[in-house]
Amino acid sequence: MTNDSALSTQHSALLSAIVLAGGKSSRMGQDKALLTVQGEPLLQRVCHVAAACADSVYIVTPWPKRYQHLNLPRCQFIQEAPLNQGALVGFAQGLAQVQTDWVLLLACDLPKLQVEVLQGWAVELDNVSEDAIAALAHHTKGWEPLCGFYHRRCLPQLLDFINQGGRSFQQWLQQHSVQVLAVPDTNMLLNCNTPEDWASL
Ligand SMILES: Nc1nc2c(ncn2[C@@H]2O[C@H](COP(=O)(O)OP(=O)(O)OP(=O)(O)O)[C@@H](O)[C@H]2O)c(=O)[nH]1
Ligand SMILES: [Mg+2]
Repeated sequence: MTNDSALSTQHSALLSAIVLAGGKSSRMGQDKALLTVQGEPLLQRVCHVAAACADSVYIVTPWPKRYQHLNLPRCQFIQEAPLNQGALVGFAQGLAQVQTDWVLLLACDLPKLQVEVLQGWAVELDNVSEDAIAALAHHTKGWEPLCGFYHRRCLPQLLDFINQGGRSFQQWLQQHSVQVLAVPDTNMLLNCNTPEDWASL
């Protein structure tokens, strides 16, 4: 699934990626980032997809040492503090480091990502209207916040929302304009949250 030739695509220089590897993994009962899928730890798998789509990849995690042994070319860790503030706060800490206009945000528990779909979405970013802060897939329950794109201009609003106690992506996104991305294969968004999800792979 690694595709280094994609590095030469015209959009790679304009895109960063953030991979979130924190949280409690309470439903799984063990750190999801290190679960192996087809012999490869999930975090490594997701980071290879991220690196095939973006020029720089930031892994936001409270425990970088835990992942030091993984093969993570062109990825850099952002040590998160304080612990366990949730995905929205982890994202904000990563976004503060991003230098590109757009960033691809990925959870580490997405075993079925498709590089071609993400690259196709990245091409569409040129056409997103200037008032939109993000481009995301949508489903019946709301946005799919952890597999999509955010514009760097959302950082001040995001920090305001967090400083007022907000921790929910859905609530934050409701307050802003977001471009809808079409999902050709919803399987791609499969979240590996439970031992049953993992076994089904
Ligand atoms: N860096 C960082 N990532 C987080 C944090 N909380 C959740 N995540 C990441 O966000 C993504 C989605 O997490 P969830 O599956 O909703 O939750 P979880 O806490 O990992 O697991 P559960 O305890 O089972 O809900 C995963 O990639 C997690 O690693 C956090 O506080 N910091
Ligand atoms: Mg999940």
